[in-house]
Amino acid sequence: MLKVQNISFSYTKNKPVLNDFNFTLKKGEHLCVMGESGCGKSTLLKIIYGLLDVDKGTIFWKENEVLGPKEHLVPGMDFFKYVAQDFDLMPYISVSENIKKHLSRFYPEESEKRTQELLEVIEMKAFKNTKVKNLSGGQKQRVAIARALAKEPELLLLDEPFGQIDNFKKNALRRRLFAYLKEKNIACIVATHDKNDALSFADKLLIIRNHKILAYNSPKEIYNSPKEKYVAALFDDVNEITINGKTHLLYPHQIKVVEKSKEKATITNAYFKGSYWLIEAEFDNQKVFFNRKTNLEVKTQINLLFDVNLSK
Ligand SMILES: Nc1ncnc2c1ncn2[C@@H]1O[C@H](COP(=O)(O)OP(=O)(O)OP(=O)(O)O)[C@@H](O)[C@H]1O
Repeated sequence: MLKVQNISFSYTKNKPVLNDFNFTLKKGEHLCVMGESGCGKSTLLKIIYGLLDVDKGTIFWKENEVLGPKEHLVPGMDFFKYVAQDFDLMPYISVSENIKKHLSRFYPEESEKRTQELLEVIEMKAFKNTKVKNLSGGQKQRVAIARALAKEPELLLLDEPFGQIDNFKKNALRRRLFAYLKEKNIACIVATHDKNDALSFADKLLIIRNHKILAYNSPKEIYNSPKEKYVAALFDDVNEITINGKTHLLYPHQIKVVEKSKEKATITNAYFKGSYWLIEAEFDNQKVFFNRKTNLEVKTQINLLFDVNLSK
């Protein structure tokens, strides 16, 4: 459905931001774009929406070519919706009115029903008559998502969609929103720093590094076989450690404290994480991080077991 072919883009000459990007997205499919700050996630979303002119390459949605502002006077494609980081809502009208602005005036009943449905998705029923200027940043973000969904788009582009929303609300909203998109078969591309957006909800992940696509695969495949530390570090406090002359990438849950082993380590720090502790230790002049149910005192000597079978 979406076909991104050989896309290259730069804001200034000879300084590429995206170099030769190729990928596809099917109807209803959900893609997460990840990578370090400044790698070009937002830029990619803007290009797909048609806000920027590419240097090279083409983008098609079905048989329609996505054109940039040079060739398309009103920027943005009709069948896409884009929620930017600086969502521009109308501050002096209510939450409901902001959503309704994007629905047909000719079918008031249908429009009211749809507004109610979307207020439920974003858990903002209680604020339906509140003026947007009186909302918090996170609440505005949720209204911006509902507004983008008002006229069911075929593809929704979300830039850090839950960045301003607290954890409690975020988890519930995520489950509700992504289930809603699947139910309506709306394709979605999310630019995010948050592994929780990616691991549980994306069909595919696309990881950008040094202006290129470094990985493009299912979340499970990318998480379990990260090509390099950069990729694994997007998900957890990954360890890159040399054991018997061989370097391994290991997530903290792949290192265990055991009664006996040849791998001796000394505890150097411990961080309370709620349901577990993240323990820092020194092993063979290297820093290692692992998870443990209970705390360990600094300077304690321990024996470690590295579950290298799980890593490459
Ligand atoms: N309008 C612009 N003009 C020139 N350079 C820009 C412009 N917008 C972004 N850039 C640069 O392009 C690169 C990619 O920026 P982009 O905002 O796409 O990154 P990002 O991955 O979304 O970052 P973040 O995760 O911090 O939001 C950065 O180096 C940024 O400084």
